[in-house]
Amino acid sequence: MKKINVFVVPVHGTVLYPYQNLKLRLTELQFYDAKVNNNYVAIVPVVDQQVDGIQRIQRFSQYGTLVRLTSEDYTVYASNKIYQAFSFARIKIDSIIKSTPYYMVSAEVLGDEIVDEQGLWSSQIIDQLKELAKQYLEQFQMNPSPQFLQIIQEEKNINKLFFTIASNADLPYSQKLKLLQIDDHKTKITLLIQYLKTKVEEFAQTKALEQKVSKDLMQQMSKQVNKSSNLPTNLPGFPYQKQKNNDIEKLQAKIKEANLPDHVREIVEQEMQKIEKGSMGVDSNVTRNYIDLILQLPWNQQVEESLSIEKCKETLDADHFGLTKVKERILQFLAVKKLRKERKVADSNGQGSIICFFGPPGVGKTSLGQSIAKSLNRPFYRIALGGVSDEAQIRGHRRTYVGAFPGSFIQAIKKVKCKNPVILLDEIDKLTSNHRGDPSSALLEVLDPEQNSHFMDNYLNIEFDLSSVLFIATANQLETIQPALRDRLELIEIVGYTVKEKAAIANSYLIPKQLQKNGLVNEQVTIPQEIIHKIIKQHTSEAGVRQLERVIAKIYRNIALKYVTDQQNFKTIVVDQESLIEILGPSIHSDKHTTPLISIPGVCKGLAWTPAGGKVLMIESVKMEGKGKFEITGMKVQEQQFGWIKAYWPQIKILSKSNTNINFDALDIHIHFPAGATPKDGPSAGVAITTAIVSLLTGLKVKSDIAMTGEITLTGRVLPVGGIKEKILGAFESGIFSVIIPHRNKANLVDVEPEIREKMSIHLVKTIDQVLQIALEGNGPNFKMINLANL
Ligand SMILES: Nc1ncnc2c1ncn2[C@@H]1O[C@H](COP(=O)(O)OP(=O)(O)OP(=O)(O)O)[C@@H](O)[C@H]1O
Repeated sequence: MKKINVFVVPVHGTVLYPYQNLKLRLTELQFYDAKVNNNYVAIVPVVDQQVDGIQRIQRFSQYGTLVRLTSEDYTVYASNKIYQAFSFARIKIDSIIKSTPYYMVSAEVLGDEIVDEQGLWSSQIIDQLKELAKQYLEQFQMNPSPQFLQIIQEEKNINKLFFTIASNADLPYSQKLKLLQIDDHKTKITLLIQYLKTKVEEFAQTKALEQKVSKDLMQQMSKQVNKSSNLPTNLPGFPYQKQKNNDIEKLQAKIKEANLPDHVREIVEQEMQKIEKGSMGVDSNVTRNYIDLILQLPWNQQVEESLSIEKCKETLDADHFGLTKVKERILQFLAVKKLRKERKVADSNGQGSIICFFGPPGVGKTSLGQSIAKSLNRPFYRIALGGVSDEAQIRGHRRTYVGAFPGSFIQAIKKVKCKNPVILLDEIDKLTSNHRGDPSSALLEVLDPEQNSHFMDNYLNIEFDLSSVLFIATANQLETIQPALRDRLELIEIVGYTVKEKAAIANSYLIPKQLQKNGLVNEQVTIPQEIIHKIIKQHTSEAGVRQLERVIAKIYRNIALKYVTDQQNFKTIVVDQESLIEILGPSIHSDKHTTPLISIPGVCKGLAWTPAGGKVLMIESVKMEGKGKFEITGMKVQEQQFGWIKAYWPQIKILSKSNTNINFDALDIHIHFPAGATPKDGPSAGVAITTAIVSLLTGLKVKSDIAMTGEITLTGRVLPVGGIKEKILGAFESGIFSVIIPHRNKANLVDVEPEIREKMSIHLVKTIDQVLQIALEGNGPNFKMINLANL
C-alpha cells in the first residue's frame, strides 16, 4: 500500500467521498505546498467528540480523502482562491507529522478496488442498490437531474457507484463518517442499502398514512353531517359532496372568466377533470393550488408603458442626487430600448441587454431600479439572490414533490399581476452553486431574450413568456459573477460618495424623506450643516448613505417622542453637538486628520478599499535574527500575503541589497497591519508592503505624509488596482495629501472631484523603483530601474 505525506484541509460537519469533483479554497502557501506534493491535499473531517465506532487521531477522523488539484487556474471569492479538484481515494492516517502552520500527516492510500471473486457483488445486489438509490433520490432530492439518474443506472464500477450514491444521500454525519471508515466492502454496501431502504419505506408509510387520514376525515365528516340533517342521505358523502360540488362550480366559473390562452385552458381543464372525478384524496388540494396559480398569472396582461426619456430623467433627478454619469447611462440604455422597440428590433444575442449596477452598499443601486420602474410606469419587484444555491429557487420544484412551490420568477409575476414589470435581481454576485444545480445557468436562461419567451418553471410546467420583463441586476463586486452571466450585463459602476455629496443627499433627500416618515415638519426640527458633517464623519463609516439615513431617522424618532410627550411646551429643536451625543452616544469614528505622522524605518502607509470607503492603512515591519522567515499579523488572509512575499522575495532582496549587505537567511521579518478590523486585500497592498520592507532593510524612512496603493509584479512593474476614487478620498479625509497610485489607474482620476484633485499631489508610477524614489526620505535614494535580465 502506498504511503504518502500530505497536508490536511480540515472540514467540519461534512464528509467527502472519493470520485467527486469539488471546489477547494486554499491559501497561497497551501497551494504552493500542494504543488510541491504532486498537487495532493487531504480532506479530513474534524471529529471533536468521541463518537461510537469512529476511529480518531487527535481531533481528526483517522480516515480522510485524498484530493488532487486538477488545474492551476482559480477563481477568487471573498479574497480566497478557489481551485478545482477531484477526490480519488480514501486514506488512513498513520501519524501527524506537524500541526503548524497547518496539519501535515503521514497516511496510507487505500486502493479500494472491489474484486468480485466469489460472485459476492452479484448483479442482484447492485441492481437493488441502484433501484433504491433511484427511489430515494426521487423522493428526497427535490429535483435530481435525469442525467444524474442515468449515470447511476449505467455505472459499472461498484466502488464509484457506492460513493456517488453515498455522497448524494442525506445521511447523518456519524453515518457518513462510518461509511468512510469501513474497509470491508460488503459491510459498507449493506449498510448503505439498509439506510436507503429504511428511508424509502418510511416515505411510503407517511404517504399511505396521509391518504388514510384524508379518507377517514372525509368519511367522518359526511357521517356527522348526515346524522344532524334531515336531508336525503342517499348521496355518497353528502353534504360534504355538495360543498365540494360548490367549490368545483366556483372554480369552473373562475376558469370561464379568466382570459387564458387556449393551450393553458386545455391543461386547466384536464386538471379539473381529475378533481371532478374525486379520485385524488389529498392530491386534489395540490391540483387546486396549481389551478389557482394558473388563474392568478397574468397570461396576457401588460401595463401600458410610458417610455418618455424626459419623464425618466425627471424621476431619476427627483429621487437621486448627483450620479450624473450613471443617470446618463441609464437614459442612453432606455433610449436604445425605445428605438429598438419602435423599429421592432429584437435583442438578438442578449449581450448587454440587462443593466447591472455595481458598487458598495447603500449607494442607491436598489433605489435607482425603483426609480426606473416608476418612470416607466411599470410595477417593481425585487428578487434577493444573495445566498441562493438551489436551482429550484429559480426554476421551481416539480409538483410531485411534497411542499413544492414555483420559482422566484413565476412568484414575482403572480405578485405584480402583469407580464412586463421591472424585476430587480439583487446581489447577483452572491449566487452560489451546489449539487442541487447551478442557479447561475438557470438565471442565464431567464435572462436570455432568445429563450425567456418560453421560460419553463418546473412547478408551472407550462411555458411562460418572460420576454417583456425589464431585468435590472445589482452587485457589490464583479469577480464572483459567472462569466457567461456577466457577459449579458451592461455594467454601470456606482462609486462611493464624498462627505460633501453625502451632505447634499442628506439635505435634499434623506432629511425630507425621514421628516415625513416620522410625522414631523420642518418647523419642528433643524439639523445645521456642521452637525450633518459631524454625523457623516463621526457617526457613520460607509461609502453609501444607508447608515446616514438610519442615524437621521433615529434623531427624528427621538424628537417625535419629545413632541408627543409634551406638545404644549414644545419649541423648535436645533440639533447640536450635545443632543447628538445624547441621542447617538459617543462618536464611533474620530474626525479627520487623524493618521499619525510618525516616521521610522519599516513603517509605511497603504491605502485600502473597504465597503465603508477608502482607508489609510498603517503597515509596520520589524526585523530580528532568525532563519529567513516572514510573519504577518493583522491581516485577514495572512497566509495569502505570506505566499505573495515569498514570491517577491528575490526582488526585494535585489532592491535592498543595492544599499545594504544583509544575510537574509539569518533574518526574520514580522509585518503587522495594526487596524485589524479593516479588511485588506493582499495584492493591492503589494507596493506598500515592499516599500515598508525596503525601508526596514535599508534604514531609509518612508515619508510620513504619503500613502500608496498598487500591485507589483515579480519584475517590479506596478499594476492597476480597484477603488482608486475611494482610496484617494480616504487619504484626503484622513489628512494625507500625497498619494502614489499605479500609472495605469490614471483614467480613474476623472471620478475624483476636481476640488479634491487640486488639493492632492497624486504620483502616477509604473515601477516600484519610482515608488521608492518618491516615498523614501533622504536625497533621492538611488533605486535604479530594475533590470529584468537580473531576475
Ligand atoms: N444619490 C442618492 N440620492 C438620494 N438618495 C440616495 C442616493 N444614493 C442612495 N440613496 C438612498 O440611500 C438608501 C440606500 O440605497 P439603496 O438601498 O438603493 O442602496 P444599494 O446600493 O442598493 O445597497 P445594497 O448594495 O446594500 O443593496 C436609499 O434610501 C436611497 O434612496
